[in-house]
Amino acid sequence: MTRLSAITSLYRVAWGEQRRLLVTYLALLAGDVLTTGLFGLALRALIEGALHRDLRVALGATVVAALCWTTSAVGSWARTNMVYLLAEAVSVELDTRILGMVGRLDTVEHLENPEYVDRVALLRGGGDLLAHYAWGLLDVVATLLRLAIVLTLLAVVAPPMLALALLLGPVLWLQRRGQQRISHSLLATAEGTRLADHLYSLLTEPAAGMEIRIAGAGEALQERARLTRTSLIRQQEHARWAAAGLALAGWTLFVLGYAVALLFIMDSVSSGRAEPGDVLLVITLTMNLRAQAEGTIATLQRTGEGLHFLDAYLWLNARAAGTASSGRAAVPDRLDAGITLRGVSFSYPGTELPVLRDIDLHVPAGSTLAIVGEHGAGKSTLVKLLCKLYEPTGGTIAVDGVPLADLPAEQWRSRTTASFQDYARFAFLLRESVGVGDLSALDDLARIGRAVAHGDAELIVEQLPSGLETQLGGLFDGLELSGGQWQRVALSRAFMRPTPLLFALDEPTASLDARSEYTVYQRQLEFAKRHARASGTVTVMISHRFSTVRTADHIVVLSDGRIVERGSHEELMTLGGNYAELYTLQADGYKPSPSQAPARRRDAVSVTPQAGPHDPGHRPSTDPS
Ligand SMILES: Nc1ncnc2c1ncn2[C@@H]1O[C@H](COP(=O)(O)OP(=O)(O)OP(=O)(O)O)[C@@H](O)[C@H]1O
Repeated sequence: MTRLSAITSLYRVAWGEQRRLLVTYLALLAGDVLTTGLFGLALRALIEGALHRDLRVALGATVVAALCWTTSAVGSWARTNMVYLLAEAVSVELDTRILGMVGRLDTVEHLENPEYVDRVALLRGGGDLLAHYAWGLLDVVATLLRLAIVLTLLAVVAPPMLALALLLGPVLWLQRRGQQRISHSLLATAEGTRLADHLYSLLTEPAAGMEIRIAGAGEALQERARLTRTSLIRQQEHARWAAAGLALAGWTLFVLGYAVALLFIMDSVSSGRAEPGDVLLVITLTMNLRAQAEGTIATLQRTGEGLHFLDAYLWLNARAAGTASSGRAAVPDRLDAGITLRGVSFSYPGTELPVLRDIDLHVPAGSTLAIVGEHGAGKSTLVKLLCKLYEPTGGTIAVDGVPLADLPAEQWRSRTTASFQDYARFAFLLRESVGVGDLSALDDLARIGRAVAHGDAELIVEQLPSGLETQLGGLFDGLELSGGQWQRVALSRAFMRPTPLLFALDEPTASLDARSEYTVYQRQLEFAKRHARASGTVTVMISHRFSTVRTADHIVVLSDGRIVERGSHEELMTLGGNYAELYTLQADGYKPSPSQAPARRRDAVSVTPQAGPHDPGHRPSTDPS
């Protein structure tokens, strides 16, 4: 897509949505262009009519001048309002396109790419700005036409005055340079602007409000926000001052030229080479010339800023188009062999540090894999690669022998279901918040009901005033849920897909108590078994609770991005390595030491009854310790 095709597509949208308004706007604009020269000519006729006592000419000229004035003044007011209506018609379509482009990007790598983040931040609400830019371009055409009319009349009435027009060249050039400096400073400070926005959100939105107050960090953050804003303003101020200096230099040049031109006209009148009416016409035209020049500059300024948005829009469009067609192989109906990783390594975009190294792993169809390891070992990253949210930087992942890279992301995801530790809180109706797990079933109450049951969220539905139809989210006059309740809703969402091939659970129960986690995993295992039989579904889970981990068919232990141990629970316990040590530590954590027995027993009231039958602390008979 080129700039021209992007702009013409905007006009087409306006033509489709607001045809009558568009025609009226263009008619008023054309009328305004015509009045440019007509007004000066009418004034000249008025003076000539008055001097020669020709009342008819004087009256006619007065009527034409009044009409010109009205057309220009009323037309300008009407056009300003029409632009808003026209921009609105286009901006909805544009915002939809921008969101569509973001959605078409296959992986989430771009979310960490500062270039992308800056451009998308620029385009937030950019539909409106782009739409104004498109109408601004029509103004540019109109201004150029007005300029042409003024110059033609000057050439006829007072050719030497054309020299004045030459001075407009440097004025426009200097003004443009100034505008470019402002645009560059806006892009250069985009990261700082994001930081300032982030600090503002932290200080004003509820999510961080509690922690900030308890930590007493409010004032420090306010100060940081103030310093960030001040530094941004300074950097932008510098560019704006420079632009103002350039503009001043240009206009000083023009004013000097104008003064010389006026002296020249006065000389012509006093020597009888020009009529008084000509003088008025020339003065009107030169004033008009200045007005047109200012208009051109203002329009160029606006369009210069708009160009910035247009380029960001085109950049995003090119990225979306470039990534839209990843892979052409067909996703299998069911898994027969399973998922195989060979020499997989990965570094996050923009970093050199490998987060995963040389991962060789086969997860047979229908089996459950648990990944354990210390914080930062790379567990979530591995799950994200399986979900095709990132592409490995080395090695291959194969699904029944077909490289995952060859499968269209959209199709693979339609057979993937996942719940992440940093789950989303969709402030919709509860039914929708669960239903978005499979959009095709947004109104399928039976399927949503089953998903809610699997996600252990039935009690939430029962307790909410309008059940599944309850609006969630305090910001929208809905009900605010607790962390554990939100997590159950997120988890329920993961049970929406009817025939997943990959079921990924990344700490999906971190906000739940041990008993709820146990219940959820029992239901999940039941779900996984059913799907394993029907579709060969592979379940991959990450949990720090070993009572859950031990139920998996295979367990891998990750350390610093490498697999350091693998096997079943029993095999790993026999091995006596990292896994056995961590398992034993957790099991011991649940046991009271003899000296603390009475106090611990009181604590245990809150822990032990919640623990499931497979909890390390709940089944001493199986404890290795
Ligand atoms: N988006 C990112 N960009 C750059 N580095 C990242 C990103 N996400 C994670 N990392 C880094 O990758 C490493 C592995 O992170 P990952 O989230 O996979 O660990 P984890 O084993 O799941 O940890 P946890 O148990 O704390 O969830 C960490 O060192 C982390 O700093």
